[in-house]
Amino acid sequence: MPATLIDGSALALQIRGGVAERAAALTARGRTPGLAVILVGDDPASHVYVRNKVKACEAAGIRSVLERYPAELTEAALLERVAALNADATIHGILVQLPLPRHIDAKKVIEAIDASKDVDGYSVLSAGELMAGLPGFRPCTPYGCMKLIESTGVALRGKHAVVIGRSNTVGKPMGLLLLQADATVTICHSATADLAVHTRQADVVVAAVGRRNTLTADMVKPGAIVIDVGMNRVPDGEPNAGKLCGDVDFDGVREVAGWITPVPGGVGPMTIAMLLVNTVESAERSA
Ligand SMILES: Nc1nc2c(c(=O)[nH]1)N[C@@H](CN(C=O)c1ccc(C(=O)N[C@@H](CCC(=O)O)C(=O)O)cc1)CN2
Ligand SMILES: [Mg+2]
Repeated sequence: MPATLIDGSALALQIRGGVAERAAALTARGRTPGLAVILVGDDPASHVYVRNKVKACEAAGIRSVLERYPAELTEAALLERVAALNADATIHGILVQLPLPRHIDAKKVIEAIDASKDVDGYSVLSAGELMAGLPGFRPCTPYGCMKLIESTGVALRGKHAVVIGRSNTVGKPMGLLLLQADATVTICHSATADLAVHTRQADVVVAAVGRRNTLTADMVKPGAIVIDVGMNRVPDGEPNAGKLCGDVDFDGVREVAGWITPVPGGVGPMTIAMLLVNTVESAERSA
């Protein structure tokens, strides 16, 4: 029997509905949640993501303030804007869309965001809070992956989870969130000697490497939960050239796995939903 599809678009809508209720309650008390979105440069994909974030805020009753700057914006000017937004009591979340132009030190900018407004969960302090199991903002993509796994109804306690990829924004926080849920966690990466040895033992696989067909059917334990974080394009000269695809060979793996997320319509929409969750949470904390 092919795997059950985990519908990230549907789950994201449901979560956004919950956010709308919480935002309405705050608005009724004169505390409308506010999110500042900073976009520097003209990366076309970033423009799409930012537009989708702004639209999602509107639909949930979160006030969004979009600040768009040319690619030539200086690092000093951007840091000044962040400082101003830190001081603005009507703003509960500050998001700087990544990637930033190369002349700007993204780490410096992220660290300049007040920790109480770091709704992307990218700062060193947020990472430390996650590691220590303290309340704080969880990075939106791994947080969304946890919700997708939870939606299967499978309890993570005692399960073996394999994360492929060790980025600071997805792989590492994903490992920590799975650990917090009492899974036994293996993090694999580009220097892992034999990836399949690990993934074949996994009850849960989260693929976050940015390379298509990283996980194929022969690498998956029957019945496993497979979460695909990848966003790649099928190269020219192949069937479906230009089409968006993940890190998982979807057609093959779906014949073996128990549950699987599609690309698009899996993790992506959840990233935006969890950003709204973090923003409303931030507004509730400050109320
Ligand atoms: N400051 C941030 N920058 C970036 C983040 C982030 O969380 N914070 N993540 C990514 C981009 N991203 C959100 O910003 C994002 C990427 C993709 C999607 C999404 O919904 N994808 C769709 C497919 C879209 C398509 O067709 O191209 C899907 O998977 O269904 C949402 C958010 C990097 N930068
Ligand atoms: Mg993300």
